[in-house]
Amino acid sequence: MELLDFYCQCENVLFMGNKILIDIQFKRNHLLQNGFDLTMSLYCGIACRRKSFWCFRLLSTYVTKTRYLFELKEDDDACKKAQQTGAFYLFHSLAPLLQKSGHQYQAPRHSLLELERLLAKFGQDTQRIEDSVLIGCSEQHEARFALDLVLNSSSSINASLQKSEMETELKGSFTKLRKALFQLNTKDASLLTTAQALLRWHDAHQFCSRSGQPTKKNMAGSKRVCPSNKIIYYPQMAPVVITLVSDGTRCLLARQSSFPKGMYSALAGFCDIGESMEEAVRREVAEEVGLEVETLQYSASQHWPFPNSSLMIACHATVKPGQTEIQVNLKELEAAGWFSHDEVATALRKNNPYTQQQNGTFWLPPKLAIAHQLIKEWVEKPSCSPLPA
Ligand SMILES: NC(=O)c1ccc[n+]([C@@H]2O[C@H](COP(=O)([O-])OP(=O)(O)OC[C@H]3O[C@@H](n4cnc5c(N)ncnc54)[C@H](O)[C@@H]3O)[C@@H](O)[C@H]2O)c1
Ligand SMILES: [Mg+2]
Repeated sequence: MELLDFYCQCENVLFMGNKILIDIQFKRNHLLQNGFDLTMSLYCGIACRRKSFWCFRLLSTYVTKTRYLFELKEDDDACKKAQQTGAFYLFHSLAPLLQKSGHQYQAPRHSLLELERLLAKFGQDTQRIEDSVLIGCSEQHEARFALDLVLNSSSSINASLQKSEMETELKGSFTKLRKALFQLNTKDASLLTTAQALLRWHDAHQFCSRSGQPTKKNMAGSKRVCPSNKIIYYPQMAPVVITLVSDGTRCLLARQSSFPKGMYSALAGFCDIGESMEEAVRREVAEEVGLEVETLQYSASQHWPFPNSSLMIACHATVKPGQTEIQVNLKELEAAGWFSHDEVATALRKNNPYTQQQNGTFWLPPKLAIAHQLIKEWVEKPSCSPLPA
């Protein structure tokens, strides 16, 4: 980073462990002479004044990146400035622009200059760039944004007519995220699911639910404010528990009629208001398959964009070996059953939904879904000892 170079060149700096002491007068002069941007330097370290010294603590790349993103969310001017060096992912009615290469999809990024040129070509005002949302940044602090070319656009009817022309110009196609998600690399998949969730939230929260007035998005898109009563709206996710139930030797998998043919997954359900994660797991398992959870253990969590933003909280649970008779709630599930370790391990090994959907055999959710991780964990360590529920 620039700041580290600056320290290395600077004779008046004392290194003390991971702290750097620098004379305040020298710093001010040096900054002026070299046209250094003080706010920029703060991304790399924390500064605090100690008597006649400034004390800098260097921060890790992850921390500086996090602090930078926080600043962009809080400060509209900083965010607008970040757009100049940032990169934009494009969407059309929540479908991301993708380019196909072989079996994989790639998500192209556009600079601000390219975006301005494209908007002019599509007959849209460059003011539309203010509808974009911040979705992350690179290690080099290059901010990433997403913009939907149709949503929130006053010229939406024209824009929707031009979709195919836009695709030709952009050398890609606007592809349903559900279709493309499992053929994207993990980084793109994560950015695009965040982007889609945030763009959808803004589209659905244009008005204040108290005053009925239009709400205004901040530059980063991390909130919306009602100008008349100052109520602030933040993007929300619904907590969902997803549980892999085991009886010690087998695990319980289920399918809904809406799942692709042959796919079985762990039990999932939205948390009710006022419930803890543990209560939601016990209730969902009882509701969906009529079993009582004896022990449970948290595994991991995942943001899931479909159909709206959810925070998937994944757990392993056990039921008593003598109490394993399933009563499927047919209002919620099409089928559920116990599967042996061998059956699940075999399905996991040859897990390729694209071929299995065709031959109709039992198959499991793809790698990117947390259900897959949960099932894989159980296959690798079926006898993990969870806590009492
Ligand atoms: N990422 C994964 O691996 C994975 C795996 C399985 C399910 N999921 C997701 O988990 C979610 C929940 O699973 P489910 O469908 O079995 O839930 P569920 O068992 O709670 O049943 C869905 C029903 O719950 C009600 N409901 C209560 N609160 C709701 C809310 N906030 N939003 C929508 N409906 C609500 C509705 O009546 C809805 O029909 C689904 O959206 C699914 O996409 C993700
Ligand atoms: Mg369910």
